[in-house]
Amino acid sequence: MRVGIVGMPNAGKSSLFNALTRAGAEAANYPFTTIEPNVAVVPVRDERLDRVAETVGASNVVYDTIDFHDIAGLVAGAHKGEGLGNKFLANIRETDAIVHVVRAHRDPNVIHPDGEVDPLRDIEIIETELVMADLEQAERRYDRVVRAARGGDRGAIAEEAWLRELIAGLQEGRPARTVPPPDEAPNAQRDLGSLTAKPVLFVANVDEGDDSVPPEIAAHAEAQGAVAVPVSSRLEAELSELDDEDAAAMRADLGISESGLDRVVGGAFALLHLIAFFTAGEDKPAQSWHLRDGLTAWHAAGEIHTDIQKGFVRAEVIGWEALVEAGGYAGARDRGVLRLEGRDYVMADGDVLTVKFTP
Ligand SMILES: Nc1ncnc2c1ncn2[C@@H]1O[C@H](COP(=O)(O)OP(=O)(O)OP(=O)(O)O)[C@@H](O)[C@H]1O
Ligand SMILES: [Mg+2]
Repeated sequence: MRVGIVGMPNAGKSSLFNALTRAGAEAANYPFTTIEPNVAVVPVRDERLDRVAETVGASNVVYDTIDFHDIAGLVAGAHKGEGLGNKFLANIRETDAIVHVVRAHRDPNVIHPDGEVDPLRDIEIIETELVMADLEQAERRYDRVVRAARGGDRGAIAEEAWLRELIAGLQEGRPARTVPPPDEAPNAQRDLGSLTAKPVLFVANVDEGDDSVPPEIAAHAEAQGAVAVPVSSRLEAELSELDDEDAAAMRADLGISESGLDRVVGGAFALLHLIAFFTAGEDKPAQSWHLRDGLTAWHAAGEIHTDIQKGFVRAEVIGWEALVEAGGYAGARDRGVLRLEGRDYVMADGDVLTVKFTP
């Protein structure tokens, strides 16, 4: 899963990114060799996996990760190439979701590109840039699709009509997510890489010790069906340099309930309606994976490896708790709680999966 961090210049994106990077780097058992400088790979910790790993005698624990992409500040006109606009906008086209960092802190030592702190104006500038970038992209695509539609291609005809509706919506400033693609061209939105179709998590970058989202940001997020979380980017960057105990003590002193990073990771995660499943065996790595809610054992196999999906024969499935209670696979088999499922089995959150496949 990939998440792009966007926001105004100086909004606090890189501070947040640095905190996330260190959180990732701390999980030392990760075999990452080269990571691009602007990509933070952050493990999604899950205690259920720890319990499963212990139960089956796994060799180690490997959490699934989220990639956060730090993107330089967007300024008005970015879609026309102001600043380094186009390049950064292209970067976020590839992501699954967007974290929008909004300056809400009032530290006078930090320069605001527009002179004064005004979260709603800032949000609007960024949202306008994203909408304009989508509009240009949609218009370019439209010219191509029109030609295909003239040739009588049914998908292209449906896409052309959709693009016209989309373009009209974008021209009125409405995000692409409000114009869902037609059944005949279900991938049109994804193919277009619409920035404003991606789910958004607002991060209110608040003053140190502040633990709430300013009401105007909360209201804006709510009106979009989005979520907003309060984080002090600078504080998180500082805390990430301390060890866990010191960081917890400092949080307690400041009256901050939860790690801001957990809020961001958890919040980004919740955007995509994913469920977790696990694979684990004796002397093998225990791993967590994620899958869109409602997908099947066959899709889950594909997350693990395309070869495993191709050769799918059947799956052995058990809820993580049942496996822990039974003391392992042998116990689970004895109790009859290890189920055999076919490829159409709909995965449940917390399932432990073993795919039987022909290589
Ligand atoms: N909550 C905060 N309170 C006070 N200062 C902050 C806070 N968050 C970030 N800062 C400070 O604001 C400045 C800009 O932060 P940062 O570099 O993270 O912004 P940015 O969004 O990455 O900027 P750019 O768009 O230029 O890359 C830094 O000096 C940072 O320490
Ligand atoms: Mg930066």
